Amino acid sequence: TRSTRPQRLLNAVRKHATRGDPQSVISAIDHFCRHSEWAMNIGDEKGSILDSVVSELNPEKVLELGTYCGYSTVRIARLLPPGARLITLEFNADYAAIARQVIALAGLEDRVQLVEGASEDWIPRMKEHFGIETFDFVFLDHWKDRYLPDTKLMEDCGLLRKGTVLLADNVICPGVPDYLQYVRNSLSYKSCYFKSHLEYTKAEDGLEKSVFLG
Ligand SMILES: O=c1[nH]cnc2c(O)cc(-c3ccc(F)cc3)cc12
Ligand SMILES: [Mg+2]
Repeated sequence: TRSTRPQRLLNAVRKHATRGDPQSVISAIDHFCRHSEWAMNIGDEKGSILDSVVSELNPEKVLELGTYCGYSTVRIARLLPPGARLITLEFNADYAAIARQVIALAGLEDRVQLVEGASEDWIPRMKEHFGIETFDFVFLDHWKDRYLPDTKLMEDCGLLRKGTVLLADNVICPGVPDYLQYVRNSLSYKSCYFKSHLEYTKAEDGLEKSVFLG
């Protein structure tokens, strides 16, 4: 049976990356996506913006919505101190299976917990199931129609605190107009836009950073 693109991406990581070296995993994926097959990882240009936001924040508790093949999971987790925790939610079981192996190849499984399932089912269970009080940093990169409802759900579940930073991918392409309107007009957020490009292309895209004010 034909392989899938995530499987071919994993094969490229196995072939070109060094086990336990997150940067080599990141570089292997970026090379594969630039020279072999485009895939919807945040990529190196927006990834550098993600890195700077995470490095400045030094979060202890991180939530990622949308794992895909684990590229941004590795980008974030490699910058966290060993005691910090990253919970990443992935709806698609095939993607999750690939991501687990990518995260393991990077040697970051000790600070990453990958959970398979729907974000709306797991967000209300963060406290009782994972012992999480609030998150310091949330990266939204799953499905454009879920950004706004999941953000409201995180508010309602008390998972955001004064200063929690939300960073959203793809706010231009594919675009999340309802989410942007909300975080840019709500008195509960201080929001700013980082202009960039759609991964591995010249098309415009960007990241929206929104600080929850409580
Ligand atoms: O669905 C997506 N989830 C998360 N990230 C994405 C991402 O970074 C890019 C795209 C995407 C963008 C343009 C296109 F022509 C086809 C797909 C989708 C997602
Ligand atoms: Mg994305």
